[in-house]
Amino acid sequence: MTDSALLSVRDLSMRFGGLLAVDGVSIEVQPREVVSIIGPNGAGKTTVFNCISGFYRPTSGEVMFEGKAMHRLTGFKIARAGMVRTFQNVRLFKDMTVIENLLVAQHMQAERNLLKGLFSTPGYRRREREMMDRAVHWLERVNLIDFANREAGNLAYGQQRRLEIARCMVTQPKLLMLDEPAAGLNPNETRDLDRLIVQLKEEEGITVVLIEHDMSLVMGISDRIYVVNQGRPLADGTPEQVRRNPEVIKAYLGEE
Ligand SMILES: Nc1ncnc2c1ncn2[C@@H]1O[C@H](COP(=O)(O)OP(=O)(O)OP(=O)(O)O)[C@@H](O)[C@H]1O
Repeated sequence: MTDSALLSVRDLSMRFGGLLAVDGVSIEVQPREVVSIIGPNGAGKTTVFNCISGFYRPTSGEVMFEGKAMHRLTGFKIARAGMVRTFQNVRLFKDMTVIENLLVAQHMQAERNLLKGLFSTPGYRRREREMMDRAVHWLERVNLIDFANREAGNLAYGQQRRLEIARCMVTQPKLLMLDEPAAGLNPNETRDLDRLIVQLKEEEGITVVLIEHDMSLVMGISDRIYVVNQGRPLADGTPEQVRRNPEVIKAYLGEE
């Protein structure tokens, strides 16, 4: 691991019974990079994400974030450390309003002192105001401010995906993990997503790791790409290097 890496995944493996779904994957992510993980269906990409974000405990290997071991921590603690994620299937509180989703996310993340909340101390009230300000800020950034009081479940699909990103961002992460963020989006929505990810990196200093099948999105926004095939690392490099790699073309891009 280089000293400067924000996330360093070393020799990660995950076994489900007789199936070695991930076999010796290593990934290194520098601050403010956009890094994509690609590979054919069933290659093990989501399993890698689940191991990094604490949803699975890897069979072997290490996940280091800011130099600290994450691979034995719960998902909650990993999120608190500053690594948050979205899911392939949107997971919002659909009966709550858009803004409530953003407030709940921050409450779940915050260090809570119940007594302070009960007596509504000035410090508690200030933090509540800050949470509301952050929620409004991110609703503006993802273009959902006009929908703040709408039930999240009533939003269009593309809007729900943007709300998911806002819900991650209000918790002020250092690293955002997006699992197939363009799935189900129309071309205009994909273009907005492309712009949003670039802005997150350039304006907010956020590091982004994503799994994605939309190759034009991946090639356009990634600083580096890791290719996984049948659970094993196949190649990594810049979009140009990966695009030209004969192994990758054979295993994956050739299918396009
Ligand atoms: N909880 C689980 N139990 C058993 N097998 C699993 C589990 N999760 C994933 N797998 C298997 O592990 C392999 C890798 O799956 P994974 O979902 O990580 O692939 P993927 O690259 O994300 O695929 P896709 O692009 O289709 O989302 C598959 O064979 C899958 O069936």
